[in-house]
Amino acid sequence: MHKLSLKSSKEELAADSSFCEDVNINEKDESKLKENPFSLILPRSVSHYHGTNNPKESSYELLQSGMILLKNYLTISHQVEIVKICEELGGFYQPGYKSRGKDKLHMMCLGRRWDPQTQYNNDKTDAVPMIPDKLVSFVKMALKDSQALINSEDELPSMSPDICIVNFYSTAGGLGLHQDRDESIDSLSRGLPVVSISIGDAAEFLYGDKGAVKKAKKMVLKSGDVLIFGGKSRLVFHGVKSVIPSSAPLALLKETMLRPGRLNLTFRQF
Ligand SMILES: O=C(O)CCC(=O)C(=O)O
Ligand SMILES: [Fe+2]
Repeated sequence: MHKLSLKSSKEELAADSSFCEDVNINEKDESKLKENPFSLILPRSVSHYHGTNNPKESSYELLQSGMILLKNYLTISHQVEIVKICEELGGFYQPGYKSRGKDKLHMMCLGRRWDPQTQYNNDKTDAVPMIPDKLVSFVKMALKDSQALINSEDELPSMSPDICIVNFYSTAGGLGLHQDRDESIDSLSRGLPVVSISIGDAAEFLYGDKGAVKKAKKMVLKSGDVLIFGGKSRLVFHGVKSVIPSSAPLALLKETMLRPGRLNLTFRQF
């Protein structure tokens, strides 16, 4: 099993305060949003939300070999379903990143526990729920559609997700450039893809061949987008530069009362 090297670790990323911008929620609102246990849904006492109109068209972009972005792939009702599934699963906690960013990220693991200090090396796997079938079916559908779009299963191999890391970023959250390389050597060497679903506020997302922010390419991931990186791109460096406030689809917010911020689910096969 690979261990994250210090350089590529997410630990450093969350610690990189240049990635995080200040929250634009006032103090009164913020105190209402701090609850225990953490909920994705706004407390009833918060009655306002800010969002954008939903895009209509879906499209895709092949970013590089093995890396494809399915834009506006998941419908609002799919997105609502995912928020509800995550909220029902509960179990969000604040990972132990040694950084100022740590209160800006909540995390939950499905299938297998991962954490920034021990990666997958822990004996608490039984405490983690399995990935619900509905989520597995979204992943398989996105992967199948992507393979059809690029007309290749070599460039983007199939996989059966057995791990999901769910991150919820507040609007001040971010995640430094890193590689996802804690899965098994077999999974990594076969280039089994990571499938990443974004919901809620959009994010500026960085990716590149190197861990240097200045050299990284930037794109915006919006609610309903699915990003897949496998094959030759399996070890691409990636990170979240910032979350764009008030950019979630209004229809999603109305239906779910999702709190300000961004929900991201990354699926992998160990
Ligand atoms: O939030 C994202 O888009 C990326 C999350 C990620 O890279 C991870 O969980 O490893
Ligand atoms: Fe990652």
